[in-house]
Amino acid sequence: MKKLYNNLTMEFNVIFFILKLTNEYSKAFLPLTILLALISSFLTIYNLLMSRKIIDELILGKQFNKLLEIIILLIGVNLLMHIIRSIIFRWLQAKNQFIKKRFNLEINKKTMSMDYEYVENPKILDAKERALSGINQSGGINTFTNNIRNIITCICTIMGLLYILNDLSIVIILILIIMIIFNYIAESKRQKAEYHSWQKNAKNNKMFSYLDGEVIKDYKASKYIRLYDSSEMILSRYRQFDKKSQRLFRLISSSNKKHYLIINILDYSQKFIIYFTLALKVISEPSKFTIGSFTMYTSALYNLISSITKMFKSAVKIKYTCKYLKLYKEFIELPPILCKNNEHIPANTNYSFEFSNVSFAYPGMNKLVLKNINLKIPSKQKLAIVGLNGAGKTTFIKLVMRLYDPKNGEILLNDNNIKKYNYREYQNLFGVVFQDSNILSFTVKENICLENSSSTQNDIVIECLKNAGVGDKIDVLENGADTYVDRIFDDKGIEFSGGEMQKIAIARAIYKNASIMIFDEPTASLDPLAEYEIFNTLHELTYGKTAVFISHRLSSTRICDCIAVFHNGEIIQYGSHDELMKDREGKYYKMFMAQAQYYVSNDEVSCI
Ligand SMILES: Nc1ncnc2c1ncn2[C@@H]1O[C@H](COP(=O)(O)OP(=O)(O)OP(=O)(O)O)[C@@H](O)[C@H]1O
Repeated sequence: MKKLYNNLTMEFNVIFFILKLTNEYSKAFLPLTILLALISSFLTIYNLLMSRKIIDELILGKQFNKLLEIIILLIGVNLLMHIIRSIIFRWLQAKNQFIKKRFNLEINKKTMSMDYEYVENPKILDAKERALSGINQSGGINTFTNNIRNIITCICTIMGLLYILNDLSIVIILILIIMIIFNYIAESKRQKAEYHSWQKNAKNNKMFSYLDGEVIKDYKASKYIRLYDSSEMILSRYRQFDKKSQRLFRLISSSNKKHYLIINILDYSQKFIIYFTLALKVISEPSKFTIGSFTMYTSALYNLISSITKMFKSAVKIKYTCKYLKLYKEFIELPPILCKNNEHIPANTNYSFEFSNVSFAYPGMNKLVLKNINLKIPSKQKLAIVGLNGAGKTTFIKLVMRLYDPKNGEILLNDNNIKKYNYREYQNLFGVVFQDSNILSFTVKENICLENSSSTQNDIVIECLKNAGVGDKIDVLENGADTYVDRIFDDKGIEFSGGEMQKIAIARAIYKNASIMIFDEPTASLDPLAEYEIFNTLHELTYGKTAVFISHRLSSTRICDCIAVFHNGEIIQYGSHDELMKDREGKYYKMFMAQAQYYVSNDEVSCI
């Protein structure tokens, strides 16, 4: 009983949530849905009453003028109602598509705004896929709104029909209701089986959308596909998952067949009962039950059954659509993980950080990726972080930028815990360049400012591009900074090299003119000369700013005031380049020498 109550509460919450959003997206949608439902049920009742009138007039009254009057009225009202109904219906159908798009957009908005921790959580990404399927595929938002309309139509029609049938035996009504309940159970089972099959198919759909979207449609991957001759391997994945999907659809179809058979048997039994009982009535009480009444009652009972059945079916559909839409609601309502306060960051250009006993493990993992980190980054210091792969360097800067909060310990900005500051303001302090430049297929200018370009000043963008070392390349382009990256949206778009993309990403950080600069292997795809130039540029650009550099090229640490050597999530060495080089047994010395060997002779190395 409690489970039933919980389920009902959940379903009503979902229905209310979806209706509320629908109403936000279109104020006229729900009122017009109700109007359409009212027109449909009015027509059913009206036609029933008129059919009795016509038949009785034909058999008993036999007055041509009166008959003509009734027929003209019947056709006139039907014509008018049909015109209004089809106008509303077409409008609702078009609006349905628009509303579906808005629901999709809401998922995209949530994906871009939810805490970063969710973005790196495969379970949440899976939930997002299921939420998307929930509004677009099985069930779906359109099915939901259509069924809501069906239910309103059915309720209004049932009320009208019960009024017409009020002097008919209650026993017939009861028998019919029992049959309708069986019908409901059969339909319920069918829907349940379909829902479970759909759940099983979610993994296949995920693989299809991955193959379609990220492997095949992303034309950057096509280089690998050609050069490694991997199309057969990808197609075999397609076939493998296609087979699984087909097997599932066959299962759904065969289980549907059984259920539809039961539903049909019940339908025809109901029809038999109606005709048989009413025929008996006409024979036994001919004065009360005219032929017109017989026709009207038959149609009314038949309509009553179909309306109640349709109402149950729609209720069942809504019940299961709610399961899909619940996934949508859950995704949209994912609560924030990080505690976000609202204190303003005092206007300042001197920002110092302190990590105090900070430990961190990724959510769901036991292993600490950072262990008891104690580190001060004084204002305007340039700190280099070095270490082997997986040492925890990127994780460290994720904590600095508050993409995650520490598990233990605290991070202080000018002696205050960073958690107390307004989150947006806090993140605005940083200009960042990551290893993956993430240049979008927009114009160069849009990539630099990442805002609507109308408010962007062209000369500032050009200046930033020049400072990042890619100004010459942009200067010679016909459309300058308005040139598209890639040719997906514009034939005149430009395919930049990996290094050039990285320079554009650096220009993006320069444009932001943030107080604290973070560079996570910013020169990973640059040639040695470009790297040298960029480090000189970054040296100048970060003058008077607090900056953190992560780089595997240890020569770059020379532009930094201090170096922290990370190893297995701990800081094992800290000091300036010269200080660390003095410790010949230290990790830093060994890493530096290992790299230097490739560039200078052994004699020169020993002089460093
Ligand atoms: N989102 C994540 N979820 C779980 N574990 C993660 C996640 N990101 C990183 N890790 C793990 O945390 C550890 C530290 O990763 P991190 O990226 O901080 O290392 P790094 O020093 O920057 O390495 P690299 O030099 O290769 O970039 C690694 O063992 C990595 O597998």
